[in-house]
Amino acid sequence: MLEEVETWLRRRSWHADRWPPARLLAAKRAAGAAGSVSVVLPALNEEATVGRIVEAIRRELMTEALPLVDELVVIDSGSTDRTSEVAREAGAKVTHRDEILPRLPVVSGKGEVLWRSLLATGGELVCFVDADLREFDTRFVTGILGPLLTEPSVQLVKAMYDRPLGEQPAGGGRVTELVARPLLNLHWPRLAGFVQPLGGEYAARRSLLEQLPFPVGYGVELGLLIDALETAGLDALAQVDVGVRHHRHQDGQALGRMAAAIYRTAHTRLAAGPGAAEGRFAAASLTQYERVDGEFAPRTHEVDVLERPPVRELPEYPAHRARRPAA
Ligand SMILES: O=c1ccn([C@@H]2O[C@H](COP(=O)(O)OP(=O)(O)O)[C@@H](O)[C@H]2O)c(=O)[nH]1
Ligand SMILES: O=C(O)[C@@H](COP(=O)(O)O)O[C@H]1O[C@H](CO)[C@@H](O)[C@H](O)[C@H]1O
Repeated sequence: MLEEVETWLRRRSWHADRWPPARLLAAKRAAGAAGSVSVVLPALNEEATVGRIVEAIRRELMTEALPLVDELVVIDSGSTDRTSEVAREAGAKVTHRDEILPRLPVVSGKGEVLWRSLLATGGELVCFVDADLREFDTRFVTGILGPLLTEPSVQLVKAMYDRPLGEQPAGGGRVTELVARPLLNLHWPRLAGFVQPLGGEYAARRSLLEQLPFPVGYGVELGLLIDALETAGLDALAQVDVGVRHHRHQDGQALGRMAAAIYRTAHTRLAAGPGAAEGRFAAASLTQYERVDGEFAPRTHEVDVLERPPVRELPEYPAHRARRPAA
């Protein structure tokens, strides 16, 4: 792991408990307009879960005692179920993707609706929260807002959490572990400190988000993270431990399509970004994370890079072939 990342983990990796409601409220008031908060839930057929998430945010973070969130918007991503009705009944403002920037025909994808959400919200701080979360805790929102309200130099904050898979206590984040983490460690080792680089709960300053391209599909999280690094620098990024994330899991075929979108997003940045000339193959180690005594502990493994040459290039090979004529 780069020394810069070790330093970053000490400086920019926190726990949500650092920001109790009273501290957040005081910071929001001191920030004035710069502390205005929009929470966005991208939702495609999430009628089963979107209502409880909306109710929890309204009940705990949009009250007279704690008016932390100024607007809560569900962006309907072309649902065919009752997502919009359920979200509206729970108290969210609901905007259909077709209503936003109608001159530009919509395409399907999560990134498409996150991008359009910037034209349907007004907060200077924008929080993205998936709408398929189960056992949602509003700490997911307070945790990612904390650094943005109290650390002026921070511009984007990712939630980090344990990721159970169904009844298993771990194993979730399959595309993270099999695709995104290796890609980032090998090509963008400065981002190796992120425990959940693909996590769907993150917040950022609008002033940063409005400068960044949004991959229209599932490449959006990887693209935004890489581009935020290039645009704002590592010290402007942070992560906050918010506990455990339970969500609906897609099947392997769906995750294969997700992985392809993520790889393609990385590839376009490999080809174009700084360091493209030397192929950006900058590192040969992989850092993974496990909970130890309640904290995420990094575990770095060397990635073998040695390749043996074609055997016909070996001086011993002709003699070998002479001894062993083809059968
Ligand atoms: O075309 C899409 C795909 C996904 N989503 C939403 O984006 C979030 C994350 O998507 P998903 O749960 O499919 O991803 P996973 O968590 O399984 O990786 C969820 O709220 C989805 O409803 C969306 O709005 N439009
Ligand atoms: O992290 C991952 O590997 C994937 C799949 O998670 P699971 O293996 O179903 O727990 O989930 C994330 O990836 C998507 C692409 O970035 C995000 O859009 C989702 O919000 C996030 O849940």
